[in-house]
Amino acid sequence: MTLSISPDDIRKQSVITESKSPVSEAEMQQAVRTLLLGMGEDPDREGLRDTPKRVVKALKFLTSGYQQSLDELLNGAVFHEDANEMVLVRDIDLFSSCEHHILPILGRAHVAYIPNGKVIGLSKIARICEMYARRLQVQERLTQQIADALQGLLKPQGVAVVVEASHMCMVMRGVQKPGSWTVTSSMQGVFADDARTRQEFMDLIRHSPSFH
Ligand SMILES: Nc1nc2c(ncn2[C@@H]2O[C@H](COP(=O)(O)OP(=O)(O)OP(=O)(O)O)[C@@H](O)[C@H]2O)c(=O)[nH]1
Ligand SMILES: [Zn+2]
Repeated sequence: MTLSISPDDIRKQSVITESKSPVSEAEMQQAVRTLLLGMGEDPDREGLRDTPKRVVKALKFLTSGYQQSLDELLNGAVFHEDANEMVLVRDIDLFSSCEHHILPILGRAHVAYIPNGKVIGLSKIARICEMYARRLQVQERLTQQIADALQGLLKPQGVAVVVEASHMCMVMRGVQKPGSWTVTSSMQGVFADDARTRQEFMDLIRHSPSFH
């Protein structure tokens, strides 16, 4: 499916998801203290005394993507260029948090596009992945948001995103399947319409680079 999203739409979307928390840091720490009590722990023992503060700091970092916007992270790094061959950034490490259990989703993203007059700074592709990963997510939405962002920013001939990830909520608890991992993809433009282009992308994300 080809989505047509303007940079303005993307900016609006980012502003909507940028939330100013109505809860104070102290209230968040108090909630962690309550969780510790609920676990049967003594939040006043030496080892746990600073834990509420640390947990809140860690959670704020892991969800810091809510405070970011595409505009800010791009820093203007979209350039006019006549390139029209596939650009692929592979093996982008992802650390996200599942919205059902707030447990880690650990994986990798592979992101490709075929330019149509504009290219984006390569590091910005990884930064876009990070911004969406540092929010509470389901893997499908994370994958789609990365693809939609590139589509909206560059209006390329096509975008392909594959995310491969393991969900700690399926590994450490619940169904407890440590070897399982989930693959999600979003194919837009030529990657959706042309099987050969899609195949080239799939081959490129599978081959072993010669410098490894
Ligand atoms: N589609 C999708 N599901 C997810 C993702 N992360 C976690 N889940 C699933 O969300 C579902 C939540 O199901 P519930 O039955 O409400 O929760 P639960 O009792 O903790 O489920 P179990 O994990 O089966 O023990 C589970 O099947 C999880 O595996 C994700 O990124 N995408
Ligand atoms: Zn989960």
